[in-house]
Amino acid sequence: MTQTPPQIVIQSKDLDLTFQTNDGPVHALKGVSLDIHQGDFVSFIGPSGCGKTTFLRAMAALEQPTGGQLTVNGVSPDEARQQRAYGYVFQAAGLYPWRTIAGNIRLPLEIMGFSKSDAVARIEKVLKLVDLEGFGKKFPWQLSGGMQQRASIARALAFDADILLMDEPFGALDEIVRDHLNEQLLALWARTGKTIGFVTHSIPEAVYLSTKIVVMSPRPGRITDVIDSPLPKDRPLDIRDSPEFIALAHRVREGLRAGHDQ
Ligand SMILES: Nc1ncnc2c1ncn2[C@@H]1O[C@H](COP(=O)(O)OP(=O)(O)OP(=O)(O)O)[C@@H](O)[C@H]1O
Repeated sequence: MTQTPPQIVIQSKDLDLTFQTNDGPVHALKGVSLDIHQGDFVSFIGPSGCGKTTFLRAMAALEQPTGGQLTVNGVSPDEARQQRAYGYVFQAAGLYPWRTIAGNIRLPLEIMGFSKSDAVARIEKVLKLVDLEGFGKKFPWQLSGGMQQRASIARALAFDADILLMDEPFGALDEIVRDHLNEQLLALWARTGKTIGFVTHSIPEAVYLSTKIVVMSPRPGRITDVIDSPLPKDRPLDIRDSPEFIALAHRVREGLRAGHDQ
């Protein structure tokens, strides 16, 4: 029996994005081509300024490419946003301090016009998904940093988009909390089958989480390596001690080094 390959959900072809600044043009992305398939967990890794955030923001229609093509579910990022194709998780949790956790998660649902009863059911469901059951009535300041970041993931999950775009969501957290959230995110991904785009500076995080690791390099921002992970989908944290994991981390490090030397 032949298996149909998973559908391409994000396709970038020869993408350019140049910012015009007072100091001249900044080539944040140059000739970036990449296919992301349904159910992929794709990490973007590279030194500061290599265009990771810009690429993710272009997918979410928050930046306008200056050349090439970018489609999400076969349509423009703008149309995909209108179709609620993706949820976006920012670097900082970005919760409104005057709203409860449930109130924060409700906000996009209110904007999108979900009924009150539907919103209540969705809030309960996503709080459970990120392990924050019973915390809906708390305010952000009553939660730890890791819990706040989970609440912001819950907010991005609330309207059940198939794609989750996450810009360095765990960068500000200590390593133990980060490990725990990495494990939870993998479990959530396995449970929901979502397609995830994930920006990180951490090699172990990229290798632990991803089915595909995209190594980028700056000036101009471009892709220097795309690594399809041979690791199984089921990954306990101690997989990080395995020879396969270490070899993969080594390849990513070499890719980053090569980008630096150019
Ligand atoms: N709005 C903007 N106007 C001008 N230049 C910008 C703008 N946004 C980003 N840039 C520039 O584009 C380049 C890519 O930035 P980007 O934030 O995408 O990199 P990054 O890889 O995500 O970096 P970091 O890891 O530090 O977040 C950088 O040189 C940055 O200074």
